[in-house]
Amino acid sequence: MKKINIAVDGFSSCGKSTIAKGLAKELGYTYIDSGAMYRAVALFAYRNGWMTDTTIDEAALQKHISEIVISFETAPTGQQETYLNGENVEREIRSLEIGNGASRVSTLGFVRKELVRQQQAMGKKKGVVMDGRDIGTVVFPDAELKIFLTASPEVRARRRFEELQAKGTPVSYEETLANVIERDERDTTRSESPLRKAPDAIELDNSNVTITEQLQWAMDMFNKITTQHE
Ligand SMILES: Nc1ncnc2c1ncn2[C@@H]1O[C@H](COP(=O)(O)OP(=O)(O)O)[C@@H](O)[C@H]1O
Ligand SMILES: Nc1ccn([C@@H]2O[C@H](COP(=O)(O)OP(=O)(O)O)[C@@H](O)[C@H]2O)c(=O)n1
Repeated sequence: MKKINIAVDGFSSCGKSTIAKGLAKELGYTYIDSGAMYRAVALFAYRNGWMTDTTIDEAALQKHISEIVISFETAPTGQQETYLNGENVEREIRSLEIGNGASRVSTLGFVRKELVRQQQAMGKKKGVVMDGRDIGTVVFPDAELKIFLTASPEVRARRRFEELQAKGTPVSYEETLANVIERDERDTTRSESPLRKAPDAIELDNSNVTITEQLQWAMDMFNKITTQHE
């Protein structure tokens, strides 16, 4: 069957990567975590001293943006891991600090331009499931299937908090909720590619939907769309 591209967008911590990875596994497609790419840029900027919790040296980051090479590799556990210039940074990029840094660097036009260029190249041959904020609107506006996920901020913060706790990261639920709310606000109000539901995206509020049910729902949507395209 002819492969398609699938865009999964939505708010922070609502299950985008869970549904995207599930679809990729079922379909034999490639999963790409575009958020990990923004997180890697933030880590790069922090490490080089071009970013603090309150400032960004935009000129320095812009000058060095082409030195950032981001790739993904599958670990023996089957987990996909993010590499920054050849170094496995998967664990480091998942902190709340780097999540917030990602949301801050993602407001910069030159950062988005470079990452969107790389993401579009990854989707050229189709067969890609990519999750993020602007996949259905900017990266793959022609994606045959677009999913937009939502859930209440409290539900999302609880999920992320439990995930970080399981990894042994010392955070509180309140900090996690504040991080989710701050990023939602910045991601939806920035001038460069703000988080929006594409007009042709199918929305799912998964506040009361299990992981198994949401994957089944997504597979049903995939089957419906691909039958229409045949
Ligand atoms: N429908 C769901 N119900 C409960 N927990 C979920 C659901 N979908 C995802 N999760 C969990 O929520 C957390 C965040 O999911 P993730 O896919 O990483 O979100 P995102 O990619 O949107 O940030 C993970 O721990 C994941 O297992
Ligand atoms: N396509 C994308 C993906 C992420 N991002 C930014 O990167 C940040 C981190 O994205 P993420 O997908 O890893 O975040 P979570 O939803 O996993 O918490 C977001 O808060 C966005 O600001 C973006 O602007 N565009």
